[in-house]
Amino acid sequence: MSAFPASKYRPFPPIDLPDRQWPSRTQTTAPIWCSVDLRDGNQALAQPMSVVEKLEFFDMLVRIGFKQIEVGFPSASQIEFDFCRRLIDENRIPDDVSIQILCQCRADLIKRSCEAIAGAKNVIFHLYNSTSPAQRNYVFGADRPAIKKIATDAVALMKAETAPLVAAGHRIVLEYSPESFTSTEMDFALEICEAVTDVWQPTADNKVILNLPATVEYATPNIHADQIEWMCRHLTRRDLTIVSLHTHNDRGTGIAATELGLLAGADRVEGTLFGNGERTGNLDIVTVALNLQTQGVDPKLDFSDLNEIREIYERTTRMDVPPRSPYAGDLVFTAFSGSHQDAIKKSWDKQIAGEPWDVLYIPIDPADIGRDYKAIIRINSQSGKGGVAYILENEYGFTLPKAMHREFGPVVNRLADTKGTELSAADILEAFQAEYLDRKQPIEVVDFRTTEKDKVVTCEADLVINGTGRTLTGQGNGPINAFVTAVREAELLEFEFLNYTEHSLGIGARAQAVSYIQIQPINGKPLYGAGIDTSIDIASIKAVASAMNRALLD
Ligand SMILES: CC(=O)SCCNC(=O)CCNC(=O)[C@H](O)C(C)(C)COP(=O)(O)OP(=O)(O)OC[C@H]1O[C@@H](n2cnc3c(N)ncnc32)[C@H](O)[C@@H]1OP(=O)(O)O
Ligand SMILES: CC(C)C(=O)C(=O)O
Repeated sequence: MSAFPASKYRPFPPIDLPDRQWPSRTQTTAPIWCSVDLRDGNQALAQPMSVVEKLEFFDMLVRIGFKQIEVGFPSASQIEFDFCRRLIDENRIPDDVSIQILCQCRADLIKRSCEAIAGAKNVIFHLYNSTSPAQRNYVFGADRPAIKKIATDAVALMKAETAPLVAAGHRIVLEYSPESFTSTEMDFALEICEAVTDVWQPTADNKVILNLPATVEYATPNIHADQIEWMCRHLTRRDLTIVSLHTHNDRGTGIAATELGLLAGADRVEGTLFGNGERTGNLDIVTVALNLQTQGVDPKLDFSDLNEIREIYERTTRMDVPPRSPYAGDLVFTAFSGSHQDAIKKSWDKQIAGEPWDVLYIPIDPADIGRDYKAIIRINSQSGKGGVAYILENEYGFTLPKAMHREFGPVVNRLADTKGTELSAADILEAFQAEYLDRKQPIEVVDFRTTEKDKVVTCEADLVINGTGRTLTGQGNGPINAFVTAVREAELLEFEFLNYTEHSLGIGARAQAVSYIQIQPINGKPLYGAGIDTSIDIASIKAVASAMNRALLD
């Protein structure tokens, strides 16, 4: 029996919605996004952002494409007030962007908020009060009618106080949040939202935003979806209402809850970049938006330079993006394990420009979000030959023949086991050089010359064998064949010649050739050698010598 006292907790009651529709729906458009980084995210920071940091963050949110940005709680502190004023007074808010401010349903705070927003063209005035039974009981000591009155009085006051702004041509939108909505009885959540809407009197041109927060996430995402669908079906002025989601992540399913809430009928999503926010955080908008993109839906937010966004976020919030955070984490485009590396390399090689993305294990093209291909495969003791070949090819231009992957992969595995750490690309190159290119014992090629007569090639190879200089001669139908004859006749090693490939390394006058040669020593297993030279012939001769050296010494 578990020592964990499960009986201390209650299961979350299901919602009575047997004909729920959301499970069979598909998301085909982006929601309206609202960033709450500068308010909900900021209020969760040990060191809230300074005005200068908030300004930089705001500008970044605008660049990303947010059209609704909650800029703070201006009645809460001077710094919040000043920030709001600077945005307005310094004309920093683009015409197509609405700033949103949060305010409790309290008269003094509403009046102070009106001072903060004066002069702004487009404002979402966000009022909230908490509605769940526990909040009513513990925090407010008030019954349902009293809680409803707090909300309706506040909306009436806000309407009256902002009337002069509206008359002056400014647009004021009401957002109302029954805070702790998901812990509130559905009938009461509906009642208070209807009452607020009655006071506000939305129009087709100025809809009311009803934000239905999962202030604390207590239930599974399907229950959240049921709650949202229930509300969407019961609101009498659904056509004049923008239903908004605001999930937190206490159970680690805030993203799933939002995605299902959208299927359930919501129009709008509040969240933060990388999920910063109270406790386990707000909804991570980066993830939801890029999840949409990977389904072929334009998210209408631009995360094409996610590295820069992450840099500004980390610097201004003093928070970290964990290495496995979706899309942005350091390790999410990296594979260490062999079979993954193998599949990534094979599927990447088959990718055709302009065709749908189909690379295994990588659901989004890293280039689409400004991330680097080169970090995709990293090597440790879990890695396989495919990953090693990928590094040699992508970092250094060596396209090893397939059968050579099987030979060199284990060499790198042994090295990784011995070192016990991740291997860098340079470590792998060094191992490749030591295993193949730099082998000079017992045979070192010093020079190689050929002449040709009647299609017969005669070679002279100046070698150093076990420290002693020798010149071997041989004949064949080509330089390699002539050299193989020469070394066979010198009885250095008995072997069959199996395979030969070569390609150029680099471009232009300084290009070199690399040659890979596979031999089969009599009484031994097939093995490769490799050689590099500006002359393709000498590269091949070096490759034969490299293979022989491996056979003679291993
Ligand atoms: C889920 C969320 O994220 S909600 C947003 C939370 N964010 C913040 O609170 C950050 C900014 N807030 C603050 O700086 C402060 O709370 C202030 C300045 C707004 C108000 O400060 P204070 O009045 O000193 O304190 P506090 O917020 O604790 O007020 C609590 C009182 O307000 C009442 N209250 C709390 N929320 C609300 C609300 N939304 N509407 C009306 N009254 C409310 C409480 O019942 C309590 O009343 P009581 O004094 O009669 O018991
Ligand atoms: C004010 C509301 C929307 C809130 O932040 C929450 O419920 O988490």
